[in-house]
Amino acid sequence: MTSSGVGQYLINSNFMHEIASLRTVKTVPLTFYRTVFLGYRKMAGVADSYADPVRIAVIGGTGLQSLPRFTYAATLNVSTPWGQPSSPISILHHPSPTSGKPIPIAFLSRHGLHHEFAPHEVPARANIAALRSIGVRTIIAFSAVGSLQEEIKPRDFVVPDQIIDRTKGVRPFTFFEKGMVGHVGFGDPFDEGLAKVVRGPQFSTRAESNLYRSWGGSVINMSALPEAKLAREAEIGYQMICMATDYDCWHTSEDVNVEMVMGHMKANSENARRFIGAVLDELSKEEHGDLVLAKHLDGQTKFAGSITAKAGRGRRRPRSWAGSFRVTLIDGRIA
Ligand SMILES: CSC[C@H]1O[C@H](OP(=O)(O)O)[C@H](O)[C@@H]1O
Ligand SMILES: Nc1ncnc2[nH]cnc12
Repeated sequence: MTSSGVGQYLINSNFMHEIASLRTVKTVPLTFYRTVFLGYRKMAGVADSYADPVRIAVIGGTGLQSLPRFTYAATLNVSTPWGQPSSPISILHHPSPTSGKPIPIAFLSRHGLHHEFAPHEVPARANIAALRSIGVRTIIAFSAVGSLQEEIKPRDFVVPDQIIDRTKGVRPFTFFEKGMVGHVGFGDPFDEGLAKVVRGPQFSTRAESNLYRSWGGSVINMSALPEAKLAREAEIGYQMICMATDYDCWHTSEDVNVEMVMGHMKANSENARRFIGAVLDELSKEEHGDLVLAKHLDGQTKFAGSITAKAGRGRRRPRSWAGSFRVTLIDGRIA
């Protein structure tokens, strides 16, 4: 995928504890994308379990609660040690562009099936643990964002590669606790390789919006964290794809409001689905096998647990790091 533009990315929360800033973003005009066929039929009698590991997941954000016109192979209702994810996990079949074979893709709706979870309520640990437990090693996460730069216009897509966290301390943000101590690198919060292929509910004040701009921020949202950090801890490659829906409140145009965000999301939803199809096509290629399996992240958590001497290990500590990502299917069976 071709891309252009340099900037930063900001993430915002209600109490302004949260800002994420991307040092470099690639704003990608839609003309760069080829049209992909998304007219898959929905299978009748969707199963409640799935036998094969699923390596790739899409997390849908605001305005992207489902992926219509993909083939639905299964719907998994799971429970994790961190509770239930924000939505059931749909397993979709995406035909490989080379072999035509169906590639299973997990889809999860960040804010729930009906947008019932506010950004600070999203059960991010359960979401990431649930995806990891079914084999996911690559996540493409979608987000509706405010633009902090004139040149990023509503409906432009932005692929961020850096982030400033202003959610610190106000949301559960780690799997490593209770006697399972671990530390992962987060210098590059998003997955570079993937980039090549591609709390609070209140919006910011004008002063804040201008402050983030003065920091060089490109876009602002409420969702990238802790999601990206938890994915790294779970050794999952993670890339957020942002769609600009407004100019926040720093611009001379109308201040951001939900109607504006939803209007742009709706109008641009077909482009978002094409975008997802193109990314999945790319990731389905054999040459990206190692990338999709996040081989480059293997070993990130190698010292998790062992840093704590036996005497200090918590009673609730899982037997092994991998063991902590076990889930229970609420209805159906784990296959
Ligand atoms: C409805 S506007 C604010 C809302 O939109 C973004 O959601 P998401 O990142 O899940 O697409 C933003 O982060 C806020 O949660
Ligand atoms: N202006 C904005 N601030 C925070 N999150 C957003 N999501 C969409 N627009 C936003």
